Amino acid sequence: MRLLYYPPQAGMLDDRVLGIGAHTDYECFTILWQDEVQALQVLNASGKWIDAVPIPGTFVVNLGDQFARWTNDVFKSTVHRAVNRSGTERYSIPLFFGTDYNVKLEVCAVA
Ligand SMILES: O=C(O)CCC(=O)C(=O)O
Ligand SMILES: [Fe+2]
Repeated sequence: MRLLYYPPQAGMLDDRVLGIGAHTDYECFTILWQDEVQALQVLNASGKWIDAVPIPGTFVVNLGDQFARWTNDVFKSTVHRAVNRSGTERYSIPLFFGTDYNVKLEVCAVA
């Protein structure tokens, strides 16, 4: 689990100024709580950044690299980033779920 704080970004804002850069999570999946401040974006299949608009009382679930590996990329890990252009503070709490780090990851056999 991480407790993340994104200060308001001052000055010139452009695509090089990010709270957290584009990445996939490397565990199996992540449950993310975010406050009401919009910042999280998800890359869709067309290569476009889509806002993951905060919905009160809900969590975001991101699939991670372990899940993608187990399913041979049938389910892909979500490329995401956080850009806080709101002018106010933002908090989020991701909780990461995965195997122990010494577990060998292989594609699951399909019946
Ligand atoms: O703060 C967010 O919305 C995303 C955080 C995140 O992607 C991470 O910690 O891996
Ligand atoms: Fe992440």
